[in-house]
Amino acid sequence: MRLSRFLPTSGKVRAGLIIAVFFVLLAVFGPLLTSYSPQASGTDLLQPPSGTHWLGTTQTGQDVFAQFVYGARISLGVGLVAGILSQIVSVLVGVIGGYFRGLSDDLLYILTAVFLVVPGMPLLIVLTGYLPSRGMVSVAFVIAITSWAGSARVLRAQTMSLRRREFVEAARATGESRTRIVFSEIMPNALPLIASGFLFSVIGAVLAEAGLSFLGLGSLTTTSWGSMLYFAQSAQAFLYGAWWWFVPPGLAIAVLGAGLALINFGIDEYSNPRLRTGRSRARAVRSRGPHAAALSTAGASAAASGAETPGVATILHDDAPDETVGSVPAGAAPAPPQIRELDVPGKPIIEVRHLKVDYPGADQVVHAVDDVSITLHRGELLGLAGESGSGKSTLTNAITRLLRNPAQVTGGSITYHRSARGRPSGPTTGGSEAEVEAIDLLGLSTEELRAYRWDELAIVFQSAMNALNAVTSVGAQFDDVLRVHRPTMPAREREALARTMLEKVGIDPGRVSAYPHELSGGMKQRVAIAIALVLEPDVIVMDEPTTALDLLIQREVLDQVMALRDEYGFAIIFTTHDLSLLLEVSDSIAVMQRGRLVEYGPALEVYAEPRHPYTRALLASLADMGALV
Ligand SMILES: Nc1ncnc2c1ncn2[C@@H]1O[C@H](COP(=O)(O)OP(=O)(O)OP(=O)(O)O)[C@@H](O)[C@H]1O
Repeated sequence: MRLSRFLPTSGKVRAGLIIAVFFVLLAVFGPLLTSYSPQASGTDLLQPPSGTHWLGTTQTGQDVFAQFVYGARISLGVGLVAGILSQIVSVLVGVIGGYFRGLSDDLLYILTAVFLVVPGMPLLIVLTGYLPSRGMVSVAFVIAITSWAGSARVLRAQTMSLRRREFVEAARATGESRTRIVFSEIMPNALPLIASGFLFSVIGAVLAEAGLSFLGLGSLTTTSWGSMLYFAQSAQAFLYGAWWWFVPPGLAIAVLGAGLALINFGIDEYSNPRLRTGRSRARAVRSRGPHAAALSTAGASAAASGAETPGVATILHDDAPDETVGSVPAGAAPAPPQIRELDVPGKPIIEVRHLKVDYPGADQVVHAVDDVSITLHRGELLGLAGESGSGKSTLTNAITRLLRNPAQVTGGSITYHRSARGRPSGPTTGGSEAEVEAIDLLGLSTEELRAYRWDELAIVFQSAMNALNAVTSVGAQFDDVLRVHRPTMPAREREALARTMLEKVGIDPGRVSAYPHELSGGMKQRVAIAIALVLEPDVIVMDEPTTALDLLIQREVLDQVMALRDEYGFAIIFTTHDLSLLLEVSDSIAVMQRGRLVEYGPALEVYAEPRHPYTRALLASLADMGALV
């Protein structure tokens, strides 16, 4: 296993780690580099840096370098101890309160709120004033007491969200004890927050110690960066031009703070693996087509700044047969794609030509969409079928321009044929619309995209449960769309439109004020469809819109969609694993396997005479299950 896999890919994180390690080494080994004691006075008063005194001397002849390296021990030590103590309190208060709730949470929350509203520095000054001794441990202790609340509040919120997740429910159902759930289910998921809170506590503690010492409230018999600044200030080092006295500790505090903040990027990288692909993205952007750069500004900037050595990429989705499907015998050459002529009445509205979309990873490139060409006509329902991972979502995300990093469009085009407004009355009349312009979808700017989405092309996501905002009413969610796309529409008209659309999808218009949790799964999906239809788009992309629903509700929702299509004449790209459902509702079918289009043509023909072994295997498996009659 290569060590490089564990190293952060981001330059910022590496810089942060270098800074932090440098200061830790300085604190541990720095005192070995000097023979001077930090407190010992000498005869060379206020001397600038020289071979004898590397960082010069103070007004009383003390060696500044010795003070600096011994001070690093104290400042970092206080930061570390205060950071650990503060995080322990945060975790106890945040996780216990957030998980166990009830009275303990109420009390802990009040305590947190009190500490949050009391200004930190004045509280620190007051508490330090009452300390019996100003030793560094007691200073660290006081800093910890005043700095835990912010992190505890964030942890409490995260714990409250985690405790309702399925994996925690599952652990509860299997009989795991509450303590075990907290330590083995909640804590690992909250770890990035705890680590990031710890780093910020350390930065805060180093700054607080410097602040206290600078005000003369720290331990003035111990040398720290803060006490160096205090003595430099009281001896008017600035006026004497003795920069060597105050610049090193001041700069060290600033650089250390920046370094720890940079490491926080690494924590983000760890907790969100999608951020780990910066290097390969840059590589891909450099070596691939023009759209790659256009679609990934993050990738582009990484490419501009990165000078990484391109590695050898393993190419997935090669011509090896898919043994998991069982449709092609191992070792056999893959069957050629089976593309049939389509006889659909409407004019083309979306033309995808030789589209290629890759996901560059650290060691390999996944060709998620590989040379795919399909045409969606006005009023047509195109069914997109294929096993999980075959590239359906990547293809529809490319069409809706919702691809996320690290996806890269590396070839091909997507053209949208915009029409004059004024909708045809049904799918068969789609050809009557005059085309206004052909738009290169991959070249749309962010502003143009905003207008294109929803006005021209709307999306119904897989899970309405997640697609609807849980904290706003149904009416407000219609409003979100209408405010952006119809800014001059008065509020009363917006509400009337929302009611009309709800009625069209079979929901009582009175539910316009309902919240998502007050609706059933089927109703939520209908609301999502109604919101997609509100601007009367030409195309609706439905990504497994009925998967989460039971069979009866699936059927009702689909019937509704078909009736609305007859009324509005929009075209649909419908993605699902359920081939039998697709065959029933689609005009045309596109079957994908491992990123490639393997069969494409009119639904009835594909059903009656599947030509590709993969399609035959899919249909045969359906027949085995009795899904096809
Ligand atoms: N963010 C990503 N990073 C790397 N690879 C990805 C990413 N998203 C998808 N892939 C890969 O791209 C390929 C196609 O995935 P995609 O989600 O498009 O398939 P799908 O047919 O829509 O699957 P499903 O039906 O399960 O949603 C898969 O091999 C998947 O592992």
